[in-house]
Amino acid sequence: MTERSPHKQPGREAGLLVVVAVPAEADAVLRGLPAGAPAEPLPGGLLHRAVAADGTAVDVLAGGVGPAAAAAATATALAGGRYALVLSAGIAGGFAPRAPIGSLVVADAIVVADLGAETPEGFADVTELGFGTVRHVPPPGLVAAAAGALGAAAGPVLTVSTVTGSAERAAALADRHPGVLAEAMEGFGVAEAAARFGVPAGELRAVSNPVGPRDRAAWRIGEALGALERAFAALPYQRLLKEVTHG
Ligand SMILES: O=C(O)c1cccc(C(=O)CC[C@H]2O[C@@H](n3cnc4c(=O)[nH]cnc43)[C@H](O)[C@@H]2O)c1
Repeated sequence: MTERSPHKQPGREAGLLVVVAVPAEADAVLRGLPAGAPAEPLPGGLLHRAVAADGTAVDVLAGGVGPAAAAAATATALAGGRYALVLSAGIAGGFAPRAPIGSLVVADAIVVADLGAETPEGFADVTELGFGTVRHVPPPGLVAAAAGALGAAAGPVLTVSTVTGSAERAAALADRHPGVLAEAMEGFGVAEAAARFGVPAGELRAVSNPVGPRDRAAWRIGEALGALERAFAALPYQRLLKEVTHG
């Protein structure tokens, strides 16, 4: 991090980086924040700079769909910016009955669900296979503060590379991940990149659809984006930063 960094503004503390997948999610997050500035292009996507009501600098990056795009985008932002915290955010599929459409979920574990191998005994994740990790655990104080302020459920959120499209797959994921609340496609990528920079990471999702048999017409993306906007208007930003900087 140097003064030559292409997207660092002198004198501006960028406390929080929010990584979403698509521009519609970035717009929803930014609608929840009172002040913004023009977006800057980064190699990882468009970086929007905003300020929360309590003065916290919040940068919002639309980094693309899927864990690889999310990891790459997050790394480009973290390489040049000063962030105390990274949040993966956006819409998600919710596991019934714990995460209904329109509800908010905060990850107490960010778990990649399909990184591993099929074996005669069933799926084995990469940790069981002896390399890598499949789980990042956000700071508990961060999870409690965010979930408490938003009235959100807290629990595991899965990252998948393929949207679940059957009751069988939904049941298999729920069996393998007790208490799972939601699945989305970016959280683990964001958390992997953040871990490499030593920056704490969390995940906040608004549920747009149930996890289960494919029914694209049943997705309530507008409702979820509305919930996302309200969440980013209500988050206690200074408290979140305090949780990750002072414990
Ligand atoms: O309908 C499809 O064929 C399809 C294939 C790939 C991606 C999509 C998306 O619209 C996902 C975009 C975005 O939304 C998140 N998301 C929302 N619901 C789910 C879900 O049930 N499972 C996984 N991801 C979901 C995800 O994080 C993506 O960024 C549609």
